[in-house]
Amino acid sequence: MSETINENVKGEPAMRAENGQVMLECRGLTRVYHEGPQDVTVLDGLDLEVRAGERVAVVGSSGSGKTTLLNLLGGLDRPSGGSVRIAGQLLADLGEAQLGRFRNRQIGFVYQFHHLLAEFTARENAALPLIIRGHARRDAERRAGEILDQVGMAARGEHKPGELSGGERQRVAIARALITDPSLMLMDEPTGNLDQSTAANILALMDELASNSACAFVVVTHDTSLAAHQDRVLRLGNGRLSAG
Ligand SMILES: Nc1ncnc2c1ncn2[C@@H]1O[C@H](COP(=O)(O)OP(=O)(O)OP(=O)(O)O)[C@@H](O)[C@H]1O
Repeated sequence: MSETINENVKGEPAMRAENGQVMLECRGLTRVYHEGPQDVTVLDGLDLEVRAGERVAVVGSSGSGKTTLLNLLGGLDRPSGGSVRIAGQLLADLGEAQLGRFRNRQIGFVYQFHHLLAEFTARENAALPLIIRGHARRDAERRAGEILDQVGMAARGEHKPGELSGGERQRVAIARALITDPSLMLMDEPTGNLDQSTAANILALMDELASNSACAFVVVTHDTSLAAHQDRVLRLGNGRLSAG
């Protein structure tokens, strides 16, 4: 497919975000794994809509398909059927390289284990998505400084992940996810490896970020207090989502 067809892949999102607009839309999303002795249908015609500024928790038992769903929403895997649309862009219309660029610009990922690069400072880690995007290193690191300030980590910008606490690393991971001003934030157990009071700090930070942004949040968690804190709780079971 020609690069020129998808203007948003080159620069702007297809849709300008306004709170209340649908930012993420899945229709009939299906994923069947063909590996192993028999086919496994994990997602089976799942529908989901998340609006700009809205936070949705997805809960479900082990093996219900939460990771599968996040991978599809994040463009890390392709569905067997159905569609994912983010900020107006149908992911199926993007080739692999375009999808990579779209992911870098429009989607922020935060995982239970932060995946920060050990040899880089907090500031360099947070700046990375902008550097990948082609920004000058100096500008990217200046912006990283601002965003680290926003997550309460301004004073630790020159420290490497090994010199930070678990909660501090998670804040850096959140800063890194936020730096491109994504349309969709995908969080997989963002408080999973943190003690209660650090988790509460991260929760408060998420509140603040969500109220100041038009991003849609999808948070996969087993943590009932984190789930209850979101605008809606959806339960994944039998390949579909229902009100939790
Ligand atoms: N590549 C694969 N091939 C075959 N089956 C797979 C593959 N990946 C996942 N599955 C199966 O799909 C189902 C859903 O897996 P998934 O990892 O999405 O669940 P989950 O809800 O994230 O689980 P958990 O909470 O335990 O992490 C499981 O039954 C799993 O065994």
